Amino acid sequence: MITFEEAKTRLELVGQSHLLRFWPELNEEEKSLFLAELSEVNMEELEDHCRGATKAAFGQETSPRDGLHLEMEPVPPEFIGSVKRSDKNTLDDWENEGIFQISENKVAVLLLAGGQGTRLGVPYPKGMYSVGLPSKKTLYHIQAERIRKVQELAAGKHGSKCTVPWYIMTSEFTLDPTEKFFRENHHFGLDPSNVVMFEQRMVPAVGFNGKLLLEQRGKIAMAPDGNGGLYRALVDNQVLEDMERRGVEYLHVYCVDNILVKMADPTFIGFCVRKGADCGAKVVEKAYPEEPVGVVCQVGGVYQVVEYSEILPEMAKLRGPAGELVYSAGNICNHFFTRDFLRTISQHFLGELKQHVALKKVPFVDEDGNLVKPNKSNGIKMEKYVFDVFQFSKKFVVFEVLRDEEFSPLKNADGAPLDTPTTARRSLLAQHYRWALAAGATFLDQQGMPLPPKLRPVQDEDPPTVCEISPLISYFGEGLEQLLRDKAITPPFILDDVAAEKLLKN
Ligand SMILES: CC(=O)N[C@H]1[C@@H](OP(=O)(O)OP(=O)(O)OC[C@H]2O[C@@H](n3ccc(=O)[nH]c3=O)[C@H](O)[C@@H]2O)O[C@H](CO)[C@@H](O)[C@@H]1O
Repeated sequence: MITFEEAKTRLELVGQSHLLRFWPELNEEEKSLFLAELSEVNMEELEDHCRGATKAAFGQETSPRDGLHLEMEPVPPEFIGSVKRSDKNTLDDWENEGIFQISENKVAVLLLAGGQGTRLGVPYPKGMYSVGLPSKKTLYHIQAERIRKVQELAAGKHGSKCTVPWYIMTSEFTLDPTEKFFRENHHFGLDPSNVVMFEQRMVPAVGFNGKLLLEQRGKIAMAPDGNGGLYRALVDNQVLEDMERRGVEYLHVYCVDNILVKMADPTFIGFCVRKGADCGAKVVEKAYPEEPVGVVCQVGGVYQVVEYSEILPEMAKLRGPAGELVYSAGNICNHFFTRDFLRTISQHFLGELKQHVALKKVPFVDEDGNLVKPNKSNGIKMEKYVFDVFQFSKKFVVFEVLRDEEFSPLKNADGAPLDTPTTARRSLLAQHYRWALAAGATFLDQQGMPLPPKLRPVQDEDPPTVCEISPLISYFGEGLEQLLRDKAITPPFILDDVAAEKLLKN
């Protein structure tokens, strides 16, 4: 660890000595923690970081995206593999391929869970959130059970026990609580050795004058380096080596907040493997121009995602002859990578990932040592995005799935119009209601009379009845006929192991 004198000299050299202005007031523990933090800072990189941040932020005001829209082109429809437009045989073939790869232990999932979840506004990691399902399951719980089920499906089909390792990228904010939560919940029935958590790096937030901000009198304001920090974190934590040791070839990367996420989705994996892809993205048709999803498109002939915060509104609104959105391939943050592709990125392209700039309200300690929570932007955060590696792919594919079945993100607190705990809960319960009806169940009202089926409940109303199906019973609607055909169900209904046993006996 460096000494105070060393820290002072180094910070003076890069014009950041103001960070030490409260030094005399810190107690011994605070001093030692602060010196430990400063010891980790690479001063040369810091200087570049601050210069880069102010330049990028200044550039942003003068609209650097002017050129972008001229080079944007939509993904040609024929390039997109589609659940909607493919026949059953083709879909079965992709699914079988994916299940086979899972049974061979070649597939892992990787969760991006280092974000701060600012919009949802809870003080703990988003995966620990419960959207109010009858079972009270959290997002992590649901995801873990889907892994268990997909392992079971693959093992059942190919007769050999198999594992889908779960890699979880956390950050300084989320690692400890996530680890604790998993331990307390016995890893939701998964073998702890197959749940691998690792941490992404943090980067300092920069004030508009190029100076770092203090979040406490002895602590720099830092933020995770964006979900594109994944690639650096894979190297820092030797995650690719772990995958190699386990024989993992294919990775399904996803973001934490989509309650409908198909973990290690066999159809998506199978599609990508069959196409010989090294990199792929799942999309849904974008719902409306302002929807906060990135769009997969080409820029200068190269596939990439233009993020919702960076697309020009007039491009987002552009419509084709039939009134459809031209840029409609909405990114749902579900990606496919081969391990080889990730190795190439980590060896050759780490330094080439674009830095995205965001102006944010960063709480800071003012000249008098008081914590200020600003009500307008005062800091620049630099982030990398996970999808910015698409441009380095040799064989990139896009796979379109149905929104009702696969995308309902939890972004905002209740009270917001969309992407809230309520909309997420409704999406899941509506899906399970559809599955139960398709399997032949009839639901009864409180008087015991059959309820007429209502197949398309919408997100702004509750499904006609409460039916929740445990992922341990069905991964994606399969296997329900034997339990539910011609059964009259009295809601609320939770189809778990116990209920399944009873149904089988009746
Ligand atoms: C950059 C990116 O992928 N943007 C996508 C993200 O946007 P959006 O802005 O919603 O992204 P979030 O901030 O929710 O982050 C996405 C995921 O990345 C994780 N995370 C974030 C920051 C970080 O430093 N570390 C980290 O692991 C979060 O925990 C989350 O699981 O999801 C949308 C769909 O829901 C997509 O349409 C957007 O194109």
